[in-house]
Amino acid sequence: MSAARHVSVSPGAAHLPPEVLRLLDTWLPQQRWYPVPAEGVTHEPWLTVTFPGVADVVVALLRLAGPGLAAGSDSLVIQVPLVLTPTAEPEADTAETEAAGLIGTVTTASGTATVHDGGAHPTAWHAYLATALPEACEPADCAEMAGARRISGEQSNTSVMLPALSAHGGRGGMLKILRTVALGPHPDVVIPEALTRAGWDGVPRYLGAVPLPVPDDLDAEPLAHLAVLSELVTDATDGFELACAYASRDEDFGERAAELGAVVAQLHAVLLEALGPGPGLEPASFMGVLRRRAAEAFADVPDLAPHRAGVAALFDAVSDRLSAVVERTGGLVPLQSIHGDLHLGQALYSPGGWKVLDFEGEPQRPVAERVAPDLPLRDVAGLLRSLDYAAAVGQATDPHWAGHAQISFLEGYREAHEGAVPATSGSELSVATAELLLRALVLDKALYEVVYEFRHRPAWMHIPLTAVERVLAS
Ligand SMILES: Nc1ncnc2c1ncn2[C@@H]1O[C@H](COP(=O)(O)OP(=O)(O)O)[C@@H](O)[C@H]1O
Ligand SMILES: O=P(O)(O)O[C@H]1O[C@H](CO)[C@@H](O[C@H]2O[C@H](CO)[C@@H](O)[C@H](O)[C@H]2O)[C@H](O)[C@H]1O
Repeated sequence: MSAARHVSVSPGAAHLPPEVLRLLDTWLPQQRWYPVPAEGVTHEPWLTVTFPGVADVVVALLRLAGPGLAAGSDSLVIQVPLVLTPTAEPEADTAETEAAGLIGTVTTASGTATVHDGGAHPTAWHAYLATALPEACEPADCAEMAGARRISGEQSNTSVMLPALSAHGGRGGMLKILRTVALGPHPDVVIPEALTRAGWDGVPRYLGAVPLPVPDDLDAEPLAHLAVLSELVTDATDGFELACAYASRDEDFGERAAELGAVVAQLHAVLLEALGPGPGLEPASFMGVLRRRAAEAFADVPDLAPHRAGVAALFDAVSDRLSAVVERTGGLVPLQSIHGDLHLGQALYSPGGWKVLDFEGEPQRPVAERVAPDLPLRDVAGLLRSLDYAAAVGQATDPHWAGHAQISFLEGYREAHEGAVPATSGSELSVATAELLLRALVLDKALYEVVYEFRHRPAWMHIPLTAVERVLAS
């Protein structure tokens, strides 16, 4: 691993003419990674980043402002890397130029320039790579960049596969440009780095990151992280695609699910060891967060209205149980660092077994909430939900496909967990309490998913909505 080279940071829209910002106002809301519904949202330049020795790459960090969005230091910030190339002729807007990331052409007092999305442009990829891993490649056309390509799909960020990256004995790399910039050290950097340092091979090896330094104080903890670089997992299958393929054939996913359960248990054990335990769970604040998330979901999605009373009743039952447990054990329901947004799409099945990815947490949650120590059961709930999605999307005709995979996953987790985490006197939850908590966390996740689908994939909203009904009926 190497020390990162520093980027330069300027306030506001330095290096970015107003014409470019106007172009972004229409282009940004059309991007899959744009984090909020666009209506009434404005983009206010916060900082501009440039890379040493790279003239044409400018990264705009834009604060989103508008109805319903937090303001000031809590506001959402998005990262928009741009490649500005002086040109004599405006470039034609065709499918080909769009695939190459052309956003448009602007003419300013200093001339005409094409504006490309840096997330789709090798010049910008190289700037990030050379910052995260200074010794990896110097010239922009270095061999390490051969075959570089952006991966497609439903991503919250922009990931670029670097199949030829061989630094640190690696067999390729994956550069992830973080689209929503979270203030503070980013969990997708801190956690894989800690797990890699601990020697755990259940994550792609961490190789480096691009920090956003505090202007004028390069020794201070970074303001944020802009990108992270990890080793490429080769011959891997996306866990969700794998599970959907099994579901479409009604093929038993039990063995794969149990293996994944064991890996998640190891993940929790290594995280506990590497980052230490958090404070004990405090029922009032824990339930307060669950209730606030539910209230936000009800406010966002009208279809949830019939479930308001059922959700409140379940959360009341959990609250009473937790208070009783905490009173009895003196507050020993342990919290720790967890993944936070675990689903099958965050797991790759490779010849070396399951690898867990993407420690960013739920991208729609405030960062402080995402990095706070939490219950490992939250990750378990995430995967149970995901197996339910796989059954629905893969159109399993066997009505027990999801249930069977979920039980196998839980068994794999329980068996490995018992071996991996030493039982601390008084810290273990009774089976009944764990089950009730898990139900509440599955409900919390399903409510989050209803909002996610409402915003991004309305045709899939029935999947989590049915889950909400099922949890409340059980
Ligand atoms: N180190 C890696 N090796 C191979 N594939 C990876 C690696 N990291 C990510 N991927 C692939 O890229 C996809 C997106 O990565 P992820 O970190 O989940 O980004 P996002 O936060 O944008 O969803 C993953 O689903 C996986 O298919
Ligand atoms: O991977 P991201 O960090 O971008 O996570 C977001 O998008 C996910 C979908 O891509 C979403 O996951 C939901 O859909 C999955 C199937 O596509 C399913 O396996 C998950 O269980 C379900 O939650 C995730 O919630 C969201 O945060």
